Amino acid sequence: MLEAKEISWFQGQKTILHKVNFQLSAGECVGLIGPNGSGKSSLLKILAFLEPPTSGQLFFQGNPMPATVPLAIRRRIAIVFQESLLLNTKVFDNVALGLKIRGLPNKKIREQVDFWLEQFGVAHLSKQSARSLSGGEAQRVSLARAFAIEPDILFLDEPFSALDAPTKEALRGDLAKVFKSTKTTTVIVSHDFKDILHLTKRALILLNGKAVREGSPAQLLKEKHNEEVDRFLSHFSA
Ligand SMILES: Nc1ncnc2c1ncn2[C@@H]1O[C@H](COP(=O)(O)OP(=O)(O)OP(=O)(O)O)[C@@H](O)[C@H]1O
Repeated sequence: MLEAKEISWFQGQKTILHKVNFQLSAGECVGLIGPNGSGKSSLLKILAFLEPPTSGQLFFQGNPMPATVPLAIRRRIAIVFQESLLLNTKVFDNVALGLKIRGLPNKKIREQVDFWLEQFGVAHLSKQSARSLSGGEAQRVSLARAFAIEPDILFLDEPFSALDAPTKEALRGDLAKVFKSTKTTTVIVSHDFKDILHLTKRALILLNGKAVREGSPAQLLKEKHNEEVDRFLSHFSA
């Protein structure tokens, strides 16, 4: 579905990503983990076509991508950030917007929006102003909005990190159920290894802009790596 070959990204004098390789197959959920500043969000932005890499090549469904990825391809991707970035309209309209832009008929839009709000347990908030939502509710609406467009790839950048522990656990559980039923191809960035253990079968560890290890989350926790990786992983347990 998506492949990155030898991706590097420089900003000024700084090397933010260095020759990172990455593959994502259809139906997979892959985690990007690593300490603060290791390059997780930068890699996600490049994989999601928000930033062109300085060097290296991205392939989407086997096709090499130009520096400016065509809108038709970018529209097949959905992104959810740490902050929910909802518009100051009703919850329903927030979720409907992406479908309107894509030209879906009104009946289909209503069905999709209702379905996805229901999946994330926020159907009762449909007519409420998005601005009045709690952090947890807003993030549920953001996820409903992302899934509603049935993206080819979903990118989640620290989707739970603004939430308190119980809110986060409930949402992570609901998201795991949705993944199970939809098999949505996903890349998730989190600094919390528990998220990665719960939601993914494969993860990539980034350190100083380099992809240093890859494997099943449980295996990554068990194995010995180099000193820096071991220090990072020592904060978590299976
Ligand atoms: N547009 C930019 N210009 C200059 N430096 C940048 C830019 N974007 C990111 N960086 C730098 O690149 C490094 C990696 O940042 P990035 O946000 O990708 O890391 P991260 O692993 O997601 O960190 P965190 O867990 O703290 O969010 C940091 O040192 C950051 O300051």
